[in-house]
Amino acid sequence: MRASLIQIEVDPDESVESRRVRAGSLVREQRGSDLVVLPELWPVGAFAFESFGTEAEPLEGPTFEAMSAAALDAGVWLHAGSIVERDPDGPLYNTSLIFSPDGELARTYRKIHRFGFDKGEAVLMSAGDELVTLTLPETKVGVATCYDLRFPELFRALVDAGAQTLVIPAGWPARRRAHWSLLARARAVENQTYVLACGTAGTHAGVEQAGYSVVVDPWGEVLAEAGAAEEVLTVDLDMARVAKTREEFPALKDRVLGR
Ligand SMILES: O=C(O)CCC(=O)C(=O)O
Repeated sequence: MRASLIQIEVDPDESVESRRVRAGSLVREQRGSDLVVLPELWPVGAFAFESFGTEAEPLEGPTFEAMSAAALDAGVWLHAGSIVERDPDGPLYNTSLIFSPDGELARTYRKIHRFGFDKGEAVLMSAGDELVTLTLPETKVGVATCYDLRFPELFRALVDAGAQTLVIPAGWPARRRAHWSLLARARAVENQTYVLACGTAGTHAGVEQAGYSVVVDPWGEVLAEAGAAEEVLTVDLDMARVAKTREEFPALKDRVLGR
C-alpha cells in the first residue's frame, strides 16, 4: 500500500481559500498512492483560535467539496485532515473527513481529547466521543487527532477494534517536537501497527509548527520523516508486516489488564 502524507504549510499570509485550492492540487498530484493524508485544521490553523468561529464550516462545506473532488480526481482514499465543523445545533468540533476514491464521505471523526487545558480548543470546541475505524482494501485504519496522541488507551481501543494502521493528523507545535516523534514511535511499538502521523509546516498565530511528519512501521522503525518545511512523504507499506510482527513478538496476547 502506498501512502502519501502532505505536510502543508499553514501561513497567515495565504487565504484559507487559496490553501484549499493548493491542498486540492497537492492531493491530485498523489495519483498512484492508495491513501493520502492531510494534517489537522490545515484550512484555518490549529492555533488560530480567533478565526475558529468565522472559519467554521458545516460538515458539507467548502473544504468537504474541495476534498471530495480531489479524492475523486486522484482516485485515492483521502484522510483530508480536519476542519472546524459547526454542528447545526451550534457547537464547534474538530472534525476529520475521510473520503473514498469515488469522492464519497466514508467516515468522520470528531477529536476526542481537546487541547488547551483552560483555553483555546478546549473551551471553544466540543469533544467527540466515538472511536473511528475504517476498512481499506489493504488495511484497517484507526484514526486520532493531534493531542489524542498522548492518550495510549485510545489507541489500544482502536487496536481492539481491529486497527492495523493508525492515522494521526496534527498541528503539533515545534516546542514539543521531541514528544511528537517519541509518541508516534511509542504508539507504533506498543500497538504493533503502522503509524502515519502528518503535521503542518510554517508558523501561524505565533506558534511555529513542528513539521516532522513521520511514518513508523510496526516494529518502531522510522520509514520516512519530513523536515520542518512543506513536504510530501510517500512510502510503500508492506501490510503483511503487522501480522508478522504480532506473530513473531506476541506481546499483545500477553495483556493482563483492560481486556
Ligand atoms: O500535545 C501537544 O503537545 C500538542 C497538541 C496540539 O497542539 C493539539 O492537539 O492541537
